[in-house]
Parts: sequence; C-alpha cells; structure tokens
Amino acid sequence: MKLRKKMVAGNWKMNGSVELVNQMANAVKAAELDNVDVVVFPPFPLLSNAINTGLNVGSQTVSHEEAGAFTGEVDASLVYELGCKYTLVGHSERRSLYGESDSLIAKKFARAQSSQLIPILCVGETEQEREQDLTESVISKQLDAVIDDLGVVSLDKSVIAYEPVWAIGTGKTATPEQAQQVHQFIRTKIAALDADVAQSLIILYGGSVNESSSELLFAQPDIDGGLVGGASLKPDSFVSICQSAQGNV
Ligand SMILES: O=C[C@H](O)COP(=O)(O)O
Repeated sequence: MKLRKKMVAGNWKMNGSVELVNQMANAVKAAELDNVDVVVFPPFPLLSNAINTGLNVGSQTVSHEEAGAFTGEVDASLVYELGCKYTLVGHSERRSLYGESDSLIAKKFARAQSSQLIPILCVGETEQEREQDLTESVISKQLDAVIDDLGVVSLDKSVIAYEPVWAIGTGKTATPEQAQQVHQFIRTKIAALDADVAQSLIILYGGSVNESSSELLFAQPDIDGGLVGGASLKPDSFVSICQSAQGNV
C-alpha cells in the first residue's frame, strides 16, 4: 500500500510582501521539514520571488483559457514555466465572490493539468448546507463536475482540499471528527470508481487551521495535511503547523 506523504499548503490570498516571502523561506529552510511537502501560494506578483528562494510555490488560480483577449487572466502554462508546481482551483472565495461555477472550475482543472500544474481542487459546504444535511451532496456535485468531464483518473495527478465555507477565516475549525467524516466520504466515493486513485489521493483540510488544531486534524486517517489561510502569513505559526504534519506521516 502506497503511503501518502503529508502536505501543508499556505494560501496567502491577497496578502504578503517581498519581505514576508524572505522571512517564510528562511523559517521553512531552518525547520528542515523533510517529511512533509510544504507549498506556498502568494499573490501573482510575488511568485517569482518565492520561487527564487527555493520554496515550492503555486498560484491561487489560473485561467481556463489558453491565450487571447482575456484582460487580467493568467495562463496556466506561464505559471508552470515560471516554476510553479501547483495551482488552487475552485477556492470558495473564487466560487462565491467571482461566481466561478463547477463547470468553469472543471475547465480550469483541465487547463492546469494540461500545463503540467497539479491542481488543488477546493470543495466544501456552507453553514446552511451543513444544517440542511446537504454536505455530502454538495461535495459530490463539486467532485462530479471534474470526474464527469475528465474521468476519475484525472484525480490521480491532483490534490483535493476540503474546506467547509463556515470554517474559513472564522476561527471556527471543524472538529477532527467532523473533518475526518467528510474526508472519508470523499475517499470512499472515489474508491467506488478507482481504488488506487482513492488510496493515493492527498486530501487536505482547510478552515481556520492553526498550530493548536493542526496536530489532531492531521492525525486523522484520511486527512493528509492542511490548506492554511490566516496562519500561513505568520512564519512561526506556519512552520509549527508543518511540524505537526511531519509528526503524523
Ligand atoms: O485557503 C485557505 C482557506 O481559505 C482557509 O483560510 P483560514 O485558514 O484563514 O480559515
């Protein structure tokens, strides 16, 4: 059975500076995090700086188009050429603030993969959907948008991030049990289509992860690390979250 390596991804959203890139790179290097894949997702203008420090880097989004008259959009192949390895796709802020639909997100996912980027597909339910017991159907629909278009095998070179919308930036982390339940649901759903893809798939948890909550979350059998927002802007906190992943290989 293939062991899944833990991963911790820091989504800086529209925050950060050249100075923070340098501080983060120094902190991550000093911590010698050998057993965990650490990736940072700064805003586009900081990608080169971050790549030059030797950090693993990804973009927060990419265009679903390849080239042309799409002012403000960024092509995935340029992001790859710059030296990024990953891109986020379908973060809940892209879905809710910029109207990204499941079908657009599936196109971005495809475009990322055809440009050799590894997409991190973000899925998650709102508080209202959870209260209405719709968590599993919402997540199924978000996953099916990709699976139906590109096949389950497309998930082989991807990462899934489960981010309950009610936990993002709210300080309200899902309990390890709540998160594990959804991660298990995701893995079981995918296993019904392809057991090998499901077994090796990295599934991250995101939503108010900090250095106090990360250890127990990452100890859950189907939680393979975290997608961290606010705490990824503080090098000490981010490194200690990465260390807690390292202890849970
Ligand atoms: O991409 C990261 C998530 O939106 C989580 O953000 P947060 O850790 O600030 O809640």
